[in-house]
Amino acid sequence: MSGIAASHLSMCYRVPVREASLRGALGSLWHRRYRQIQAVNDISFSIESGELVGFIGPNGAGKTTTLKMLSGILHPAAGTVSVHGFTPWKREGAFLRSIALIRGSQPLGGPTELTVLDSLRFQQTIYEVSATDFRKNLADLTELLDLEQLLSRQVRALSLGERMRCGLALSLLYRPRVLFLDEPTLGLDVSAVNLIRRFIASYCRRTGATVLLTSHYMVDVETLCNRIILIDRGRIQYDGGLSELSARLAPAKLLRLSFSDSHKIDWDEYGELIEVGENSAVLSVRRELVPTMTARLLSELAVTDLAVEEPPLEQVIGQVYQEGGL
Ligand SMILES: Nc1ncnc2c1ncn2[C@@H]1O[C@H](COP(=O)(O)OP(=O)(O)OP(=O)(O)O)[C@@H](O)[C@H]1O
Repeated sequence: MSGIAASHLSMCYRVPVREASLRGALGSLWHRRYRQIQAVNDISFSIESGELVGFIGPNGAGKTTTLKMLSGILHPAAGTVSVHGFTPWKREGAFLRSIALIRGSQPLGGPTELTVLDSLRFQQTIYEVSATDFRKNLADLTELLDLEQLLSRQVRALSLGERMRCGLALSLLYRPRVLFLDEPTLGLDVSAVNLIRRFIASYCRRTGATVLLTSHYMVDVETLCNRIILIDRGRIQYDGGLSELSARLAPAKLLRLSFSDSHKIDWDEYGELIEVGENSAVLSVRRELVPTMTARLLSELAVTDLAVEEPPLEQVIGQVYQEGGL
């Protein structure tokens, strides 16, 4: 059974047109004009239960709008969605208890004068988590998210990274089976980012959760997902494996090599030199030439180590965003 199935999903926002002049602004009080913004335009995809999929695209592409429709916050203009058998916008209790929408831009809702533990207890009541499950889940989340020192603190006194960790604990206290993660590492420092990434991977391993993750940090996507859906101007441009995307878009691979002799080497013979150290170098080599060049490098130089790598996803995706479309 498909975990998530979206079919011909569209969403249009109707926004008032603001006139620049004072006269126009006054006139628009009587005759308000509107324009349509087609945020999502006829997209279809399905995600298997337990899959972790990256949902990426440039600013304004339609990612958050899609996540809002999948989590039942927005009613689409057209199309159907099934999330583990539920229609999101009916917002049935069983559906709401099986999903979590976690947004890096708004990591933690609710009253900020409560302590973190009080907020978690509040959440326990709302989501009807039994005392036994509460104790067990809280212990797990405290360990995985390193929350021990934060439980007695007031929510309003937390830093951004701490709010994100507590926000995750709050959203996952009731063990949702589907996670919509919208920029979960937004604005966090390196150690917080690493902790959140490890946590997401571990939560998915333990619970078999289905995840749709948006992030502008390609490392998040590369670390956590095998598949990506790329959306641009409301339309899906690519849906498939990460390596296939690189193969399709990047004409070259990277050869990272270490060698023992440091005599002068004419790198142009082998490919485009990206970086060079005393005993190491990185070359960019056209895909079709990789086998030949690898063989030549191994026979002509005193190579001690050689690895063939895909170019960084960041670079590949940057190229798609810049050039628009695939
Ligand atoms: N509440 C709204 N009212 C009107 N237009 C909106 C609203 N929310 C989003 N939009 C517009 O819909 C389009 C898609 O926005 P959306 O937030 O879904 O993009 P996104 O891919 O999540 O972008 P980002 O990466 O910048 O968060 C944009 O043109 C945006 O300006």
